[in-house]
Amino acid sequence: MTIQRICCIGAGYVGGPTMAVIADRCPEIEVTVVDINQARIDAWNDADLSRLPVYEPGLDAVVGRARGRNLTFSTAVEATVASADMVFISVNTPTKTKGLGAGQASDLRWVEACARTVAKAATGHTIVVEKSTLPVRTAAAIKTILEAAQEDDQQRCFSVLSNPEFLAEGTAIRDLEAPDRVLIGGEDAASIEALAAVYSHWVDEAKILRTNLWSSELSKLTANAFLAQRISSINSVAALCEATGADVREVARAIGTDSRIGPKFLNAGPGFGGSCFQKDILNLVYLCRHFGLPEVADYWESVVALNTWQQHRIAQLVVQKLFGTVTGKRLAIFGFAFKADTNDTREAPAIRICGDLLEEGAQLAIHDPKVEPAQMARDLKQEAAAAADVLSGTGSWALAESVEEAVSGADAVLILTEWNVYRNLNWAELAGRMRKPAWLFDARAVADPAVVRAAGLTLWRVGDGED
Ligand SMILES: NC(=O)c1ccc[n+]([C@@H]2O[C@H](COP(=O)([O-])OP(=O)(O)OC[C@H]3O[C@@H](n4cnc5c(N)ncnc54)[C@H](O)[C@@H]3O)[C@@H](O)[C@H]2O)c1
Ligand SMILES: O=c1ccn([C@@H]2O[C@H](COP(=O)(O)OP(=O)(O)O[C@H]3O[C@H](CO)[C@@H](O)[C@H](O)[C@H]3O)[C@@H](O)[C@H]2O)c(=O)[nH]1
Repeated sequence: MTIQRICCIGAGYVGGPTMAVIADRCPEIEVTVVDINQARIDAWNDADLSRLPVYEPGLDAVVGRARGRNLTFSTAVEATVASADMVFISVNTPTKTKGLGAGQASDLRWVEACARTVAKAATGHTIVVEKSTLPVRTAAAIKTILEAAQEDDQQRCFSVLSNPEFLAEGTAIRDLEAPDRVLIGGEDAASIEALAAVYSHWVDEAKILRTNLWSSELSKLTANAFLAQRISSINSVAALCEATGADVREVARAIGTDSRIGPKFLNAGPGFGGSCFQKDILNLVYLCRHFGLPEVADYWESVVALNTWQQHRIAQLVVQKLFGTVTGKRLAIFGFAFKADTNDTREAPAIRICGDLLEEGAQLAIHDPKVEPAQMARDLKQEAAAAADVLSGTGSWALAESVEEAVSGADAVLILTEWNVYRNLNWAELAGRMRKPAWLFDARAVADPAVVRAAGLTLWRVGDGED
């Protein structure tokens, strides 16, 4: 079974980059990414590659090579499904906001809609691939929908695979081009091999893991739970370091050199953000309770609780250090994205921390190299004010076009995203623009402490505390 036409439903952060890399590496396969969001498809088709809807280093080059050759972006969902021999489902699976399991379970309405679209439009033999992150046993529901369609029309048949995506935003292209592993779960060996053959164009055979459906689905939730657990663990240690005079980076170095622990994912910070970690752990928590394992659910839920606490803790300590009040004080926020090298703000720590500071009456000048002010306004649930109004004390928050503009008249700077541009700033020059006494709250530990101190700023670093 050789795959000639791939359709991917969902042109988001996963569908777009993943399909661009498949098309780039497999020039003989026609890859079409479809979405119901016309504006998003238009942006993927923009002649100006700097205006793609997803910002990822290297993505523009990959799209530039494949688009118009064997990579197409379209809103013709049913027609593309009809001609495809493999359909990836890569739609959003956010946490449910109401109804059964609200606040924890994944909302599967978009996945079910895709299954029904495939059931209606597919022709011949179609391999359906779960690319979205899904609760374990979702494939059973997809299969039930597809089997009902098969009964209506015996000319068609389906098989379902699970192929979770492990890319991280900001490094998506690197992760896709050189993955640690590709995981394929399924019941039909021929379908598994058909998908493995696609990846084997550029991924070593030893890195293509085959397994059963349920293990594959559950591995994705578990991988994210383990990664997030490390961050909550190191952030809990960071708080203890601040209380005791230890330095979390020294502790991380000491424990990370134990090969059983390893050095990665031990950076203390303002808590994890992003669209995946919290959503996927809460989904795991929901599943554990559903399967009668409340102790297991409580264990994983504490990872999220610690993360929420860390975010509130950082806002609170800014208030405490600034003499217990930030009302009417100007604060410069450096970084709004949930991590560097992405324009994504979903669950960004900045949202909760800025929200708390605004609640306390602070005035924020927010700088980020990639996040649009309209996105910040949606996240903060407040329209932006003019920079001049924030300076004069009549506006709550404004976008700052530069770090210099952000710090002007500010009492403190709070670094929330580890953008490279914040690493080697001229702190002496910036301090000169601030109101004295002035603070730097470095929640990412990116600034050089010696330079910051020499500039006359009082420094607080996550996991190290105040000088
Ligand atoms: N963002 C990540 O880094 C990442 C990494 C690994 C896995 N995942 C998982 O991948 C999935 C997709 O995540 P994302 O970040 O790409 O989401 P996203 O919101 O960026 O994109 C999803 C897209 O699907 C489209 N869509 C929804 N229903 C549709 C339908 N019925 N027909 C056609 N299009 C439809 C939406 O319009 C949207 O453009 C989620 O399950 C997520 O958990 C995400
Ligand atoms: O040592 C660390 C590492 C990360 N983070 C934070 O953790 C969050 C998530 O970062 P990262 O995992 O790099 O980005 P994501 O794009 O959320 O990727 C995660 O979520 C994806 C979606 O499921 C998975 O595919 C990836 O494997 C998994 O790393 C960000 O806020 C980071 O700042 C830390 O605070 N300290």
